[in-house]
Amino acid sequence: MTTRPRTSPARRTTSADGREREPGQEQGHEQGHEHGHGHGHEPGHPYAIHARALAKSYPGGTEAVRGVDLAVRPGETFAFLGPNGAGKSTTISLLCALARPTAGEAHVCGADVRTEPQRVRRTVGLLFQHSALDSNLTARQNLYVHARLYGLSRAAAGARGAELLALAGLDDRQRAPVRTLSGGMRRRLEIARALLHDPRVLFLDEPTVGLDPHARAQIWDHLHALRAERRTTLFLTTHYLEEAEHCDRIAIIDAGRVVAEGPPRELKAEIADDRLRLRTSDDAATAGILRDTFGLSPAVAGDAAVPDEADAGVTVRVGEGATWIPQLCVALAARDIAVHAVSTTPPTLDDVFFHHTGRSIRA
Ligand SMILES: Nc1ncnc2c1ncn2[C@@H]1O[C@H](COP(=O)(O)OP(=O)(O)OP(=O)(O)O)[C@@H](O)[C@H]1O
Repeated sequence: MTTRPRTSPARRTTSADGREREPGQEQGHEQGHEHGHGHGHEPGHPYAIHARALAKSYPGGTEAVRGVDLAVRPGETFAFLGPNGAGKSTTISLLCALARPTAGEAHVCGADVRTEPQRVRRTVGLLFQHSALDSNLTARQNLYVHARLYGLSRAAAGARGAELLALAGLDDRQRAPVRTLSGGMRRRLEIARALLHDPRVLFLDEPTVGLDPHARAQIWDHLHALRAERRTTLFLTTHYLEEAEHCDRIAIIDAGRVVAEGPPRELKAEIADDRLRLRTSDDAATAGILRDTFGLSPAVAGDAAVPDEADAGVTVRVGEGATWIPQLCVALAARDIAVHAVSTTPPTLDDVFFHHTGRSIRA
């Protein structure tokens, strides 16, 4: 085993012709299921989001999205995980019909993003990376104004606003000017705003960016409640690996391509790479033995290429890490190297990213 990325494809990768097995097909999610607040999907459109070979090049030649396939079922929480500039926001813009694809196709609840942009926009709610609230209006006024812009009557706008403020846990702050709300409260209000027209699919571009851990946890409670109570399909982007763990399925995107797609647990199980870390009396000599005797590719503390791995000691990625410990200890003892500590850690989503791209998502 080595630390080099394997050449085996992701279980459901984006293929060049976009004609492989549907991602998520094996999930056994219900199709066309009526639920809660009338979020049923039209028969014949089993996917909330469906994209084939979707691509977007910007003027100047940046190929931001390079042939992405997606199949998201109604009611799923789906995350797009990837480093800065991977193409996450651009994909959201394409799926919300805010930007035009240069190739490929996409449908949201059956509406074609190229030929039915208005229908797509009525179907989706969007939480932008940057706030779109009026900070001088109260929480309630923000919702009311936008509900009126969506064409709701005064009575309906008031009632809808009250319902969504309650859902966001903001009833007691409804008369507070937005500028006095915390970052997390504002984000929940923005989510409420994005839900005013009762969208079936909610896109969230970095919903927790810039928030402290407590506020991030509250946003996730709120999103889980949305999923449970309204069965809203949630499609979100994030850089936070631990947040992707909350999702039913994730796609890892790198340089405009999906490199891995599936439920987080399965993606991690698939790569079967544990991190085995040793702290010894001579880490440099240990790394040499791991390399020369066992054919492993160790990272040593201070190794800039793999910053995550090198906090302390020597780290290697191996299948079934625990089974390596006895033979490594014997080999090191034979060279008079004392082993102070050994630990093994199961794969993370960053390891999944590393496995498919050869680098850390954080690098
Ligand atoms: N309007 C634009 N014009 C030209 N290039 C753009 C435009 N928007 C994005 N890009 C480029 O397209 C690529 C993908 O950008 P995008 O914003 O989709 O990535 P991202 O994964 O959302 O990144 P981040 O996590 O930083 O938000 C980047 O190289 C970016 O510089």
